[in-house]
Amino acid sequence: MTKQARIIGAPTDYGANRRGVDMGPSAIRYAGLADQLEDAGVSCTDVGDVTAPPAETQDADKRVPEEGNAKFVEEIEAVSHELAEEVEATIAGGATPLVVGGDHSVAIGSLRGAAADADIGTVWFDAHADLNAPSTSPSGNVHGMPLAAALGHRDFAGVDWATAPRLNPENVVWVGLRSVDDQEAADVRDSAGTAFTMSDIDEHGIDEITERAMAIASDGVDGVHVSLDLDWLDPNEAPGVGTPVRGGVTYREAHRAMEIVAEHDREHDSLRSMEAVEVNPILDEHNETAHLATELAASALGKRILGRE
Ligand SMILES: NC(=[NH2+])NCCC[C@H](N)C(=O)O
Ligand SMILES: [Mn+2]
Ligand SMILES: [Mn+2]
Repeated sequence: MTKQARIIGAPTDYGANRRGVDMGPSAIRYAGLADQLEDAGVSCTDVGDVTAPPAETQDADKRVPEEGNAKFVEEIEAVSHELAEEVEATIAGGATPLVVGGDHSVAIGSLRGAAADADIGTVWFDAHADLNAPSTSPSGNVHGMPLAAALGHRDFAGVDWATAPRLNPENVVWVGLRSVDDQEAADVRDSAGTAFTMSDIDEHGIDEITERAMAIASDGVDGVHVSLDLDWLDPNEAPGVGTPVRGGVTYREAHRAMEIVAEHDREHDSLRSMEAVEVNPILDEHNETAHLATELAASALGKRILGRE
């Protein structure tokens, strides 16, 4: 059966400290996302963007953390609500949501939508663990917190929009970590999830690590949300991101990992939803990071060098 994808834009930069990532969805569309997906044999529709007024038009005070050390919480709440509904409706209609960000706080909405009607796991392809909470975050930027929110960290207690109750902590897998804050590292170690760092990729290779990640994330649940933060790649390949960290995966490793996601999905019907986030066109060079995001999404959804098998 032909895979159906629905592109959902989430043009926010509320979760990041560098403005401009809200233009990510435009840049990714301009880079030819829909065409890439059609090439992958995926039939795709673009539903446009969720509502997200630019941060510049918001009260400047909100850029400074008030209580709880998390910036723009109300704005992120509104985006998360709307996005969760889009993602949920997309899955209910039999298609695969492809959320394009936007900073990584959009994952709060994606995860909640993907977990609305099912038990899920997630594979988090990222330099960062994004497991900070308001009380532990060194920055107050919510793009460093989506996993803590989705897993129901006590700092988010009572914040109805944040938690994805059916995201199973044992099915959370990080791939490619190389920049983790001190308290966050302790929280990753104490979590029920599995963390594969860049060192693990060096030691075992991207194939083995991605295969293990998909196996763990999908074990005993209904599907996997694949979260691709473009800063997972080395900044030489993906310069257009707000929090670049040296020593990331190469272009080929990234494609290989996404191909393994697609292979796993073909065999196990495991890919429930996906997002590509943190593309910041202001920091990019000739839109190459946006273009990379389109290529990697296409690989994850089944594109092969010599066409479909
Ligand atoms: N999705 C991202 N790019 N996250 C970066 C987070 C950086 C840092 N750990 C923080 O919490 O502020
Ligand atoms: Mn990151
Ligand atoms: Mn991230």
